[in-house]
Amino acid sequence: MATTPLRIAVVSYGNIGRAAIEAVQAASDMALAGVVRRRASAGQPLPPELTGIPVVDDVAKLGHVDVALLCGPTRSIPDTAPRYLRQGIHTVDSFDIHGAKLWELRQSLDAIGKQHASVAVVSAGWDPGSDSVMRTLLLALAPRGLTYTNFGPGMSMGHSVCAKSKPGVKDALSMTIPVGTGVHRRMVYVELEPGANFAAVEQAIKTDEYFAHDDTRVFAVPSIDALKDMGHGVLMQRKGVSGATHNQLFEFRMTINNPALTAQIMVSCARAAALRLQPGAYTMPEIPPLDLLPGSREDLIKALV
Ligand SMILES: NC(=O)C1=CN([C@@H]2O[C@H](COP(=O)(O)OP(=O)(O)OC[C@H]3O[C@@H](n4cnc5c(N)ncnc54)[C@H](OP(=O)(O)O)[C@@H]3O)[C@@H](O)[C@H]2O)C=CC1
Ligand SMILES: N[C@@H](CCCC(=O)C(=O)O)C(=O)O
Repeated sequence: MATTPLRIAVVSYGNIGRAAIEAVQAASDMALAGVVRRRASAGQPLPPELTGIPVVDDVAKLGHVDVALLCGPTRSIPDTAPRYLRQGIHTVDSFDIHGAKLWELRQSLDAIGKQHASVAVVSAGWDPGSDSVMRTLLLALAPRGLTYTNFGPGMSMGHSVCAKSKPGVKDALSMTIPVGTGVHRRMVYVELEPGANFAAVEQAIKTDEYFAHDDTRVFAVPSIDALKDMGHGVLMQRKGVSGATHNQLFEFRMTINNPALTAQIMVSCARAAALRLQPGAYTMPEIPPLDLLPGSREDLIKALV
């Protein structure tokens, strides 16, 4: 049974984790149970903003938790999510490798969730995530036609995390540059560890599936901090056919702070996971939008429909 307010754990304290704490604290129907970190008990000093917040290395130390917001690197999610779901704790992640890997994750978490009476919301960010809902809706509005999702320019957290994970890279920033019609160039800036081989780093980044399909250019720079700006955005366009009528034009545009929006979407999905959805795994287009919101069905339908 879900508690009131919902008790939320933030797992991993990076850009998304930091924004997730703020979004949980801003939600009137949620309480922050605490933060789970890999090395919480290793004695390193806590960032000052975590003062007064329980920080642990095992979610069991936080008491009852309804939902774990998994804010670690995308590639850690397939290992991390099952550990929570098996304890009956619902999970929300923002896994962002589109296509077959995302589907495999959904299917594996679906089976685990059904076995352990828990819900996994998979790929709950803005892309994949809220953009996926927009693409779905646009397809229903004009079933024939073309949708182009044009990102940025802006910082992709997923691509930056991927570049940062390569041996020899101390820090990285991957900028997504829209070329048009859903095509992007990746401008990747890397701060190297002393003695690192730039050519090997460049090769490792360009051949990773995050980058392999795009025009990717890698640059060594002295400081990532000097370049970093977490703004991003999207311009989604569809031109299509409704019934037999051509030239139906649609646009969805947003300019956003990437971690703040990603975390807010995860928090809204946590509500659906704890209060509305049956055990199993769901991507965002599978969740009724009203399930993301607090409040009664009647009030929401009267106000929004
Ligand atoms: N779907 C979407 O629209 C979006 C998805 N994302 C996803 O969010 C992910 C996180 O981004 P961001 O917050 O910027 O990343 P960060 O690198 O800032 O933070 C990740 C945190 O995870 C923990 N961590 C680091 N390495 C590992 C590891 N190997 N295994 C487990 N945990 C680890 C650390 O926390 P600690 O030290 O506390 O353990 C670290 O601070 C990205 O990989 C991206 O794919 C981001 C934006 C949008
Ligand atoms: N998953 C992205 C968010 C969507 C934008 C994007 O995919 C890109 O910039 O390539 C991210 O990690 O920031």
